Amino acid sequence: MPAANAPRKFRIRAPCSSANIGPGFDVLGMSLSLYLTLDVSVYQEDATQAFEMTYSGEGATEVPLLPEQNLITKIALYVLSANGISQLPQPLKIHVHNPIPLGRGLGSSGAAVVAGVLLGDALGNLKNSYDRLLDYCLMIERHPDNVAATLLGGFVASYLRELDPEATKGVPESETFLDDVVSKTYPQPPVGIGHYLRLNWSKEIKAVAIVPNFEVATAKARAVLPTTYSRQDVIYNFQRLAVLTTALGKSPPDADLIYNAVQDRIHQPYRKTLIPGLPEILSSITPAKFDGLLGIFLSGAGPTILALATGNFDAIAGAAQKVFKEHGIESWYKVLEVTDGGSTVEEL
Ligand SMILES: Nc1ncnc2c1ncn2[C@@H]1O[C@H](COP(=O)(O)OP(=O)(O)OP(=O)(O)O)[C@@H](O)[C@H]1O
Ligand SMILES: N[C@@H](CCO)C(=O)O
Repeated sequence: MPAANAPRKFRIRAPCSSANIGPGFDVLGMSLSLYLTLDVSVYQEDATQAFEMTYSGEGATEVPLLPEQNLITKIALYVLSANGISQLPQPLKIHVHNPIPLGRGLGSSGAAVVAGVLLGDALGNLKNSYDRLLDYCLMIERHPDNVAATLLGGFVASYLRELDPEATKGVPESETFLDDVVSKTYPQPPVGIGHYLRLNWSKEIKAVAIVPNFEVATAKARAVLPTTYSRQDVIYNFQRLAVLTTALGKSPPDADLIYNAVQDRIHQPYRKTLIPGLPEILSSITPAKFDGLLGIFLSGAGPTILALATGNFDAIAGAAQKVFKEHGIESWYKVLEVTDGGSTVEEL
């Protein structure tokens, strides 16, 4: 039995994610085995400081640690405010450990959003369902692919419900949503914004993430995309997307089917201007040259490259790293698993 004055301690874990998976722009996402972790202690009485946040890992030198500035605590404040609670409980200590590189296409912001929503829910003892938590996430990151995969886990297809203009009256755009969070009162998000389906994933398929050492902000990578597309290009992506959703759950995986199904004409061709070496990497690393390779594409908004493969991971990653190097870019890689589960809150 914990002592009467013992702090309440809990741990939040949120996996990183890769979105799009080739043709599924803003539709497909998968959670990967690299976890943002929050260790939270809520004290009953006296502590030296009312609020203390410490941080280790990726972003340690740049992420602000004040509650009204840090993305995770701002989101927790939003969730609490929407439920009639105006501040974080105090004294409160949070240690963040983040192995997810920022701005690289591995859903660092999606993991921070989900962790923040779970933090607000846990601190307010709100006990929202995961479906309802997704509504909160989608008020902040308004494309569902990363947050749905991170929250729910696995290989996930999702779409957003068209929002009733009445229900969103006075709700700011996502960029300004969290501005001045401490002094605002937020409405509850509309119910059932996000719809999703967890798709089968064949366990023998691993994800090799090749991460170059420069950032591409998602907002910038979205700004280079056209506002309209030709019928030909839309059909090209629809055809591949429909096949891909099932092909990645089949065992043994069919390399020829998957490699062709991850081709895309909606986002990658436009993002090559932001990612030196992208066209060479995508065209030169093929199943014909690398046994075990199933498909290769930009992870989320980039610049990380994701290769799906059943083996030969070092050779595949090495080939992509070589192209980056020819463009003067250093990189690292990691072989990741698609996780079964999503984000969790564990009372300690
Ligand atoms: N752990 C974190 N704590 C606080 N802020 C974070 C954290 N992780 C990400 N962020 C914020 O999110 C920004 C990165 O988000 P962005 O959407 O540009 O890239 P990404 O999520 O890593 O990539 P993608 O959306 O393509 O998968 C960071 O610059 C930072 O402002
Ligand atoms: N679908 C999003 C994922 C990145 O957050 C994009 O490609 O812009």
